[in-house]
Amino acid sequence: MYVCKLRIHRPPTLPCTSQKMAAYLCRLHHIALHVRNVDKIADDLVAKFKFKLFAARLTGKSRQFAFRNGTAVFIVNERLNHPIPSLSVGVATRQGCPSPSIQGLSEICSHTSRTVDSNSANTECNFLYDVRPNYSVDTVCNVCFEVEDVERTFSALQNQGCDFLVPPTNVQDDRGIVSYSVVKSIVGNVCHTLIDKTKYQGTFLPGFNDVENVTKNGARFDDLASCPITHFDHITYACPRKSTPGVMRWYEKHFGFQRFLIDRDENLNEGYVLDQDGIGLRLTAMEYWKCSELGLKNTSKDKELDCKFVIAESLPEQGRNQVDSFLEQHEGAGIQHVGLYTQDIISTAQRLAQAGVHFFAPPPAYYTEVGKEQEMVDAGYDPKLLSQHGILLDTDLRQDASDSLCHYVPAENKRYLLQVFTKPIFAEETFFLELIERRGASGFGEGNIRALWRSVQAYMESQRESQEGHNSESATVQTGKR
Ligand SMILES: O=C(O)C(=O)Cc1ccc(O)cc1
Repeated sequence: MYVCKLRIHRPPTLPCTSQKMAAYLCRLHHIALHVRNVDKIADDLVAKFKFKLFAARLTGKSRQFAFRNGTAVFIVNERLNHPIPSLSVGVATRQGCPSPSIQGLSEICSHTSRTVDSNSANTECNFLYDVRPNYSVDTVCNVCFEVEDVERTFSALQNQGCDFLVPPTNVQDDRGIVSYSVVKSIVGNVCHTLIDKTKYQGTFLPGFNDVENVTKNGARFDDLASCPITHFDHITYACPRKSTPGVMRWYEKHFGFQRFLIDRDENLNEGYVLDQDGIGLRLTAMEYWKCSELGLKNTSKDKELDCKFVIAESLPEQGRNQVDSFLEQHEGAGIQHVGLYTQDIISTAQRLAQAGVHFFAPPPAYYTEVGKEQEMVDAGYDPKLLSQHGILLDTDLRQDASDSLCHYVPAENKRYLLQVFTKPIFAEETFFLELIERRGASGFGEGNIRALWRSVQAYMESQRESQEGHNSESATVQTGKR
C-alpha cells in the first residue's frame, strides 16, 4: 500500500498584483460535512445514496472520509471528542474506528492501516483542507473550489477585505504538492477551501489514503450497479431576511458570480418572489463559469455542468416556514440542500427508495391538477411512476434564454425539469438532498418550487404535530392525568 509522507508548510505570501482581481474558480472540487458521528452518515451515503467511499484520513483527533458519485464528492469530517492514544504515533488501527455501524467503515479502517499522516497528531490541522467549525449541530459548511493559483487568489481576496481562516498552505507527499487556503464566506458558517491540485499526481489529496471498497459480503462496491448521479447541480443557502443583496454582492465581487434569472419576469432587485397561499419565499440564483475571468462566458455546454447557487430567504407575511426553521435548528444561515444531478431521475429515485431513502411526498393534488397528467405524458413520462416516487415535472416554456414565452411550443422543443427532495439527512431538520434531472431546462420551475415548498411544509407540520402530541403525552404521563 502506498505510504504517504505528509509535509505541511505555509509559504510566504506574495504581494498582491491587482486590487480588482477576484478568484477565478476552475471547478467545484467537493462539499464538506461536519458531523458528530460519521458512521450514520457514511452508512447513508454508501448504502442509501450509492456513493462510493474512496479515500480516508484518520488521525488521533479526527476522521475524514471522502465519498464520490460521478464528479460529486462529499468529504465527511468527524471530530473525535476523545483523542485515540493508539493513533498518536500516526498509525490508524482498527481501534481507530470506534464501533462503525457499517462493515465498510471498519474494513476501511483496517485497509488504511499504514496511513497517513505522521504529523497530524502534532499539527493544528485537525481537518486537513478545512477548519474545525465551532458548531454543535451537524452541518454542511464548506464548498471547496479548485483555483489556478492559491497565492494569487489569497492576495487578491485579502486585499478585497476577505477573512481567511487558513492562509496559503502546501501539503506534499511523494506524488506531488497541493496548495490550499480557506476563506470565510458571508453566509453563516459557510467557508470555501480554495485548492490548487495542478502539481499533484495522486488520485485525491495528499494526506488521504485510497480506500478499498469492500462490502459486508466481500464484494467490491465497484461491482454494484452504480446510481447515475453525475455532478452537483446546485447548492441552496437558507439566509435571514433581507440578506440576499449582500450575499449576491459578496459572491459577485470576490468570485465573479453572475445573476441567474429563475424566471424571465423576475425583478432584478427583488429576486423571484412567491408570497401568497402560504408560501413566503424569495429565491435568487447565481452561477459562475469554470476557469473564466470575470465576465467571460464559456460555451453553453460547459455552463450546463456548473453548479448554481440559490439563496432562499423567507418572507414574513405567510407565517413561519422551512427557511425559518432551518435558521433556528441550524443556529444560523447555511447550506439547506444540495441538488444531485441524475440523467435518469426515475431509476435513481427508485433505487434510492429501495435502499431506504425517504423522499418528501408532494401534495396529492399536484398530480391531479388539470393538464398535469398530459404534460407528463407529453414529456414522455408515466405519470404513475412520477407520482409513485414523488417526482415533480415542470415544463420550461422558454424556447431560448432571449426568447419571449411561447404560447405553443412543439413537444420535441419543450424543455423539462424533474425534481424530488429527500427528507433531512441529519437528526435536526436542516440539510437534505435533492435529485434533479434537466431535460433542456436550466432554471427552477415555478410549479415545482411551489410543490416542493408545500411538500416540505406539510412534512414539517406533521413532525411538529407528532412532537406536540408526544410532549403532551409525556406531560400527562408525568402528571398522572389520563
Ligand atoms: O428548487 C430548488 O431546488 C430550490 O432550490 C428552490 C427551493 C429553495 C428552498 C426551499 O425551501 C424550497 C425550494
